[in-house]
Amino acid sequence: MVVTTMQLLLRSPLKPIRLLASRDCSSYVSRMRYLMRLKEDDDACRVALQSGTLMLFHKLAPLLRPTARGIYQLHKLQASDVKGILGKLGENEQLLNTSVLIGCSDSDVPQFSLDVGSLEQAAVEEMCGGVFIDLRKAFFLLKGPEAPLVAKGQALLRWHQTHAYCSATGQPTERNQAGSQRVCLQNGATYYPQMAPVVIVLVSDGRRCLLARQSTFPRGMYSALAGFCDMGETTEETLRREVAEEVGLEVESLQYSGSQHWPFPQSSFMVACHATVSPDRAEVNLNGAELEDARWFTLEEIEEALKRKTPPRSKKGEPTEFWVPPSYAIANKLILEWANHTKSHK
Ligand SMILES: NC(=O)c1ccc[n+]([C@@H]2O[C@H](COP(=O)([O-])OP(=O)(O)OC[C@H]3O[C@@H](n4cnc5c(N)ncnc54)[C@H](O)[C@@H]3O)[C@@H](O)[C@H]2O)c1
Ligand SMILES: [Mg+2]
Repeated sequence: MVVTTMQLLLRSPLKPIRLLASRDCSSYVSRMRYLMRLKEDDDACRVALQSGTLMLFHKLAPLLRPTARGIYQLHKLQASDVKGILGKLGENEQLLNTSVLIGCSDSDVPQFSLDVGSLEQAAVEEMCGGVFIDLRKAFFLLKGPEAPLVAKGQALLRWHQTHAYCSATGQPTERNQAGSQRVCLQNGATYYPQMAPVVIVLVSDGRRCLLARQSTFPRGMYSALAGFCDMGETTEETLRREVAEEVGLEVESLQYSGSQHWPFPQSSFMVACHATVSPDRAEVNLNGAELEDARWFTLEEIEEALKRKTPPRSKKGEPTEFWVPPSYAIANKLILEWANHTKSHK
């Protein structure tokens, strides 16, 4: 059947998305109100910084701590520890005030991140017993809520490092203590951290799913199709256009799955969906300018790839086994959902 009009169906539009309720709802509300106050009140935020925990970054690489062979955790420090390090390395204590507020733990401890890129990396690592690791690699090492925390911490630090000047006047901007905004010293314009909306979609023909790779991806890694929203587009329009542009297919239905903040290239807001194409109109017509390859994968191939928790190693010259993004990436969630759904309908 030729689809002449937009026939994108959002299935089960009224199906509720369950949120993980905190054990005590009122503590969640009070935490959120507390964070709100810290964003508005510089003095309160400076006080919170003294009793909070700090994640350190060095030139945007997070500090992790090896806990056992191959297992890493985010290294969290106290303000007093950081002051000690700054003092020993001859850095002004004021560097601490360039920390940005990231959140608040379940036990009501405010969390900050700080980039110590002006200090010698090896010296900080030695003093902390940790190691600064590239963020993409860190995503393979961190488990649970630590990956989104470190992503948020890095993204906010990056935003400050690249928004020191007003784009209208060219004059310096000044941040508030929490780091939730910057204001132009000349015209008073307020800037807030931004994310670029991206739609990510796992296309299926009912039996197989479509994954693609860009030439810049690590060898052997395939992911779901993704693309930035154009100005004025809806999620459905971006999804339909990106699939058409990148692989020459027309999707027939879509279903929302979830969303995530992704710190690359400069903070994206990923909206993740499943979509279907008709099995008799599933021939890929690759846009070689954007993608190196796009292929249909069977359930068996996907199940094998999902078992690999770290990128497979291959000898030089040998083809690398097919693998998928780490569990924190929403592409992984889409692939896992598709595999579970397809298996249960076999
Ligand atoms: N979290 C995940 O699971 C996951 C998986 C796949 C891709 N992604 C992310 O999705 C993002 C978009 O995917 P893509 O690269 O295929 O997009 P894309 O297909 O839209 O192609 C990228 C190109 O779009 C243009 N572009 C338009 N608006 C842009 C903007 N705001 N920022 C940067 N470039 C812009 C640029 O020319 C760029 O080269 C990437 O940043 C990637 O890291 C995340
Ligand atoms: Mg793309």
